[in-house]
Amino acid sequence: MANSTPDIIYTKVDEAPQIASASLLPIIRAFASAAGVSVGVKDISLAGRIIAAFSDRLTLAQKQPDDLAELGELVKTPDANVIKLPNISASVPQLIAAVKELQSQGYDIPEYPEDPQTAEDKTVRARFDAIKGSAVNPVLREGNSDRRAAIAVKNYAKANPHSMGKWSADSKTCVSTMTSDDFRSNETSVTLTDAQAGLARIEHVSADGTVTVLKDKLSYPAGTVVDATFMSASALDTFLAEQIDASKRNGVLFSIHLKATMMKVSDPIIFGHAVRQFLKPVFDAHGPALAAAGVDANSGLGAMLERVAEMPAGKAIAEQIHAVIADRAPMYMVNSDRGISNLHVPSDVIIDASIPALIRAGGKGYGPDGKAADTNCVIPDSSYAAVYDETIRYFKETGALDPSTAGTVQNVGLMAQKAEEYGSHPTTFLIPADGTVRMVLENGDLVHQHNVQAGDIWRAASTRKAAIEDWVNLAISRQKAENCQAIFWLDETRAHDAQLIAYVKPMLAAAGVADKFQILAPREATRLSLETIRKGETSIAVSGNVLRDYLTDLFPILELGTSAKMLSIVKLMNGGGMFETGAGGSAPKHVQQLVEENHLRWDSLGEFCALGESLKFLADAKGNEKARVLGNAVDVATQGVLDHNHSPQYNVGQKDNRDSHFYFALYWARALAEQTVDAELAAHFAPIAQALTDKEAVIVSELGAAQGTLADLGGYYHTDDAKVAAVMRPSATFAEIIG
Ligand SMILES: NC(=O)C1=CN([C@@H]2O[C@H](COP(=O)(O)OP(=O)(O)OC[C@H]3O[C@@H](n4cnc5c(N)ncnc54)[C@H](OP(=O)(O)O)[C@@H]3O)[C@@H](O)[C@H]2O)C=CC1
Ligand SMILES: O=C(O)CCC(=O)C(=O)O
Ligand SMILES: [Mg+2]
Repeated sequence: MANSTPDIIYTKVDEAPQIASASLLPIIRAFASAAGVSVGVKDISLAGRIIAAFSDRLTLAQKQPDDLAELGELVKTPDANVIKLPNISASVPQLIAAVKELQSQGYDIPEYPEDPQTAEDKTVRARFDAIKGSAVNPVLREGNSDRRAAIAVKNYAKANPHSMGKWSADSKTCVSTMTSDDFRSNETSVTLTDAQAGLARIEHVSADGTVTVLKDKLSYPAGTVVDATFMSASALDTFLAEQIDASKRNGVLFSIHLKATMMKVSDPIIFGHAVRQFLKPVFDAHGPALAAAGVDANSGLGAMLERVAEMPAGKAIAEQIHAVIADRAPMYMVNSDRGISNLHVPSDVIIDASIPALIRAGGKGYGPDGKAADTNCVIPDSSYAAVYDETIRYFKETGALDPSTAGTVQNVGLMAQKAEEYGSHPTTFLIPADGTVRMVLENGDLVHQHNVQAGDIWRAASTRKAAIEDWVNLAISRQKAENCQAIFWLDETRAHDAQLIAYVKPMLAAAGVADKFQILAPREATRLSLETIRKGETSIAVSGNVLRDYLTDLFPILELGTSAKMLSIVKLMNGGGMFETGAGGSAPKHVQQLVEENHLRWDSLGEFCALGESLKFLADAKGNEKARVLGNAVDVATQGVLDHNHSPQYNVGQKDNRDSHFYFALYWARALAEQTVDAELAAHFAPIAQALTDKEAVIVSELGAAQGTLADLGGYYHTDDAKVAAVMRPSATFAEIIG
C-alpha cells in the first residue's frame, strides 16, 4: 500500500461536512498539487459502508471496496496521514432510511432484519450490525486524543463572544441519575497479570445450571484493565417511572440523554425502556399487539407511530398514545414545530451535544409549545452524570460563564485500541434469563461474576496497557507544553478508575512530574475546572474515553459557542497522524436548512485547523518542505477568515459555508504568494491571489445569488455528486480560477 498511498487521505462522510467538502476539497486539491502533495479520498459514509458490505449483490458499476477496512490498516502504519471528518454513527431508524434510499436508487440491498430467524437473515443482520452505531471511529482511532482550541480560535472567541443564556439561582433544571444497580455501581475491574494474559470467555449460567457461551476467544495481553458491569432492568424502570412523575410534579420538561450511537448496544436498550415507561399505559393495554405489529420501542416513538398507523386498531392506539403524552410532564423537544420529541428517534438527542446546548441556553430546553423551559435531564447511569450535575449547580450559584474572559479546558483523552466502554460493543449483552454472567480466563481464573435477571444489560470493557501508557505520556508532554493545571479525571472509588490510578501514579512519579498533576473524581474536577476557566486560566482534563467525548463538547460549547472549531489531533501509536475536524458531529439540521433555503451554516474551521496540522505533519514525516509552506499558509488563512468575520452565519442571505471557503482560498493564496521561503510556490500563487482579489465582488455576488431557493442534492445518505457540486460551487468565476 505504501507506494500508492496518497500523501494525505481525506474522508468522504455524510450530511453537512460531506456537502461542505464538495466546495472545500477541490480547493485543497488544487493548492496541494502545486506543492506535489497528493490528496486521496476514502469513503467512510454510512451509504458507502452499506454498499461495500453488500457489494456481492451489486452490479459492477455499483460495487465499492471496503475503504474503512483499508483505512483501518493504514492507521496502524507510520505512513498514515488522515483528515477525518465526522460521520454518521447510525441508529436503526437511520440505517433503515439509508437502505430504503439506496434501494430506491436501484441498489439491491436487503431489508434490515429486525428480528432475524433464518440463518440467512442472521448473516444479513450481522453485516448490518457491523455498520450500525459508532463503527468508524473505534476502527480509525489507533491513538489517543488531543483536543483543544487553537490560540487564534480562542482569542477570536474572546473578542467576539457568542450569546449565552442567563442562569437564575431558582432554575428548576437538574440532572437525575440512578443511585444503585447501574453500570457505575455494579462495576468490577481487574488488571491482568502475566499469568492471566491470553484468551477469555464470557458465559451465562442459568438458574438450572445451563451454561451458554456469550463470547469466546477474547484476547487480552498482560496489563490489560478488564471491567465488567451491568445495569438492572428493573432498577432502571423504577428510576424512569419516578423521574417521569417527578418531572410533572416539579413542573419541568422530561428529557433523557444517552449516546445511543456510540454506545450502540446498551443505550438503544435503555432508550427503549424510557419509551416503554413513558407510554406504560399503552404498552400495558396493547403490548402483545404492538409486538406482533413489529413495534420495537428501542427504535423510538417515531417508528412506533408509523407501525401503529398500519394496525387495524391503530387509530384508537394512536389516540391513547397522544392522550398519555398529554397527561405526562411535557417532553423536551428536538423540533417542536414538527412535533419531534426526545423519544422519537434514539439518535436525535445525543448527550455530548444535547446537554451542553441546554447549559449554554441557561438551563433551558424547548417544550412541545415551542417555549424554553426548565428541564429534568435524566441520565440513567451515574458514571459521568456528576459532570453535568455539578456544571448546572455551579452556574446556578455563580451565573453563566463569560466567553469574553473565560479560560479554556483542553483534553487529553484515552481512546486508543478501543479503550474502555468505547470498545464494549462486542461484549455487551441483553441478558436472556435469570442467572449469572461470568468472565473466565484461559488459565481458569474467574475474574468477574454478576448475578443478573432477564432483561439486564451486562457489559465488559477493556483498556490495554500500551494505550494507557501512551495516554499518560501524552498528558505529561501536553502539561509540559502548556505549563498549566492538569487534572486526571479519575474517581478512586470507582472500580475501573482505581486500576487506572495504579498506572498513573507510578508513571508520574517516575517522570518526576507528580506535583504537576492532580487526580480528582469527575464532580470535583468539574468544579475546579470551571473555577479555573472563570479566572481566565487553562486546565488540561486528562480523561477516559467517555469523558473525552463529553468534555470536548461541553467546554468548547461554553467557551467558543460550538465544538466545531476545535483542533483535534490523534497521534497514532504507530507513528502516523490523524487529524479530526472539530469535536462535533455531522449536524443533520444543517442539511435540512440547505435543502429548504440553499444556505449551509456548517463552519469548516475544524477542517481548516486539521488541514494545517496534516500538512505540517507531512512536512515532518516525509521531509516535504513545500508541505510545510502550505501548512503555515493555512494557519494564516484561517486567522484571516476569523479576523475578517467570514465564518458562516445562521440565516439565509447571510454569508455561508461557501463564502468562508472563498475567503479561505483567497487568504491562503495570498499567504503563499507573499511568503519568501519557497519562491516557486510564491510565483505559482501570485496570479491566483491576484485573480481572487480582482474577482472578489463578482464571486461573492455569484455565491449570494444561489441562496434562498430549494437545493437538490439527489439524495440524503447517498447524494448525487454532480448535483451536490452544482449546489456547492455556484460561482463559475471562482471555479475557473481554482481550476
Ligand atoms: N467524530 C464523529 O464522527 C462524530 C460523529 N457524530 C455523529 O453526528 C451526528 C449528529 O450528532 P449530534 O450529536 O447531533 O451533534 P452535531 O455536532 O452534529 O450537532 C449539534 C449541533 O452542533 C452545531 N455544530 C456542530 N458542528 C458544527 C459546525 N461544523 N458548524 C456549525 N455548527 C456546528 C450545530 O448547532 P446549531 O444548529 O445550533 O448551529 C448542530 O446542530 C450523529 O450521527 C453522530 O453519531 C457526532 C459527533 C462526532
Ligand atoms: O463515534 C461516535 O459515534 C461519536 C464520537 C464523538 O462524538 C466524539 O469523538 O466526539
Ligand atoms: Mg463527541
